[in-house]
Amino acid sequence: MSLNCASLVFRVPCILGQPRRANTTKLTSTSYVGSCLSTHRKKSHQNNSFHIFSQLNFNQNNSSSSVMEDKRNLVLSSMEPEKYSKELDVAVRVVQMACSLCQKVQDSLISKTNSPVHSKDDNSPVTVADWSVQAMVSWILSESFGCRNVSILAEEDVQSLSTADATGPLDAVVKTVNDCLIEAPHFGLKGPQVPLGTSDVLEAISRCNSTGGPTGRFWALDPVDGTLGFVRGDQYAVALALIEDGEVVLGVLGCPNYPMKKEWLSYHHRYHRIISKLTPPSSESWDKGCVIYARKGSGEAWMQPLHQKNKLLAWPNSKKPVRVSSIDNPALATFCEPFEKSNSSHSFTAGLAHSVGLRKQPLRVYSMVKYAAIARGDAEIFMKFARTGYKEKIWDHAAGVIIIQEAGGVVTDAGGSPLDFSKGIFLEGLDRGIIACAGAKLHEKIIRAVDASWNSSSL
Ligand SMILES: Nc1ncnc2c1ncn2[C@@H]1O[C@H](COP(=O)(O)O)[C@@H](OP(=O)(O)O)[C@H]1O
Repeated sequence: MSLNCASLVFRVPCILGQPRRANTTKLTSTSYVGSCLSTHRKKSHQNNSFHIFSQLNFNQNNSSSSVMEDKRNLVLSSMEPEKYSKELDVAVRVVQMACSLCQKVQDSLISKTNSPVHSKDDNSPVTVADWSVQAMVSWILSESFGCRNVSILAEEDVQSLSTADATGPLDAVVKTVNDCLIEAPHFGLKGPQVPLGTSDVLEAISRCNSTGGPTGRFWALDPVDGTLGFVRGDQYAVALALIEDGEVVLGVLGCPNYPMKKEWLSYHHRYHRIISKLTPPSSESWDKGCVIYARKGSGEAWMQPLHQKNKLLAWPNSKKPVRVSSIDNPALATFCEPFEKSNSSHSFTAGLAHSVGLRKQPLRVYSMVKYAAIARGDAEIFMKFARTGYKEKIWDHAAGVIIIQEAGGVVTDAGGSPLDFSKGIFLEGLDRGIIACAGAKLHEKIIRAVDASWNSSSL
């Protein structure tokens, strides 16, 4: 997996407070979102301005009931201004947009109409969706908060885009980004007045060149986590987290293929597609996909269904609370782990499962959907033991960790220490592996089992 800082051609400074562009003129046609926001701020409380903004800008073709619903949200949400509320609002909306973008690209991948899969320098797959989500999220965050205030650390770089082997990925990315941004008003966000050009898109991607660290504020983005699952038509996630002074303060996870019936999690998503075509639709069997989010210290995590086409995103009142499972008996617990054994040792976790008394078959799922499964109470344990030498990236964990913690669960490394998001791109100092559990009792058992088995097992 290549890092995001490789590109020099389009790289611009991205540290908070520093000028981010040598030439800002390109943005003038699209940068009115920030000025719109500040106009509203003058008239109203800062934390309310975004809701008002999104209401005013929504496409008038939508049903009046949706509009009423959003007005109600506006009143409700305006009563309780909370820290990071605007950041959370934008983050949830933009992850919803990203999910919609990914669904379209995944559909075209599966039907093989478009969107070939490319390889990065490390041979890991990358698609139009990875670059497009990164460009789109970068553009929306920059427009919503002001370019100078936004620092993003994300997985993709423009170098891999410009050197991708197949012809035309850049054109496809520009088109995909613009097709998505046109829909922004449906999500309560403002899109550009004129379509983004190639250089705007490349700049949006390359702007995500933060290197993180212990001070200041930055967003960590994995545009498509579990790209292998994505290209195989299976589970994947869009993960966005806000990190401040080394602590994750917000996490948003979009899981477009998350089945509403948890039993479906153990099937390849392809089966779900086939069955969905064969059986008559019912809200129970057909609904899938969700966005889960949490704010640090709230003691709550929330889930909302995926945004439906041509409706105004009703947020936050379409949300439901999620909570970890109360199961603490290992015999009844479900543990999940990466699908690919090259990403985590299945034999080591099988030994641990046996010694702890886990009886169920492991749930092998791609991506941070595993974190979502714990937060939703659909599984109790997540274990990942990567091969020695592999360095975990913070964008692969930040959003999931805070969501599980706020939903009542525990996440540490395999030595029982908290994950450290303050050391840059990597989870430095990670002790052996990652353990997430619904409760402290299960967590303690696993940590003890890791300790006991470590010397006698070889990964
Ligand atoms: N050899 C390796 N060991 C552990 N994790 C790896 C890995 N190679 C890639 N990964 C990470 O594992 C993620 C997929 O998670 P999972 O294995 O749980 O599905 C990948 O995310 P991307 O697909 O975003 O690159 C990547 O970050």
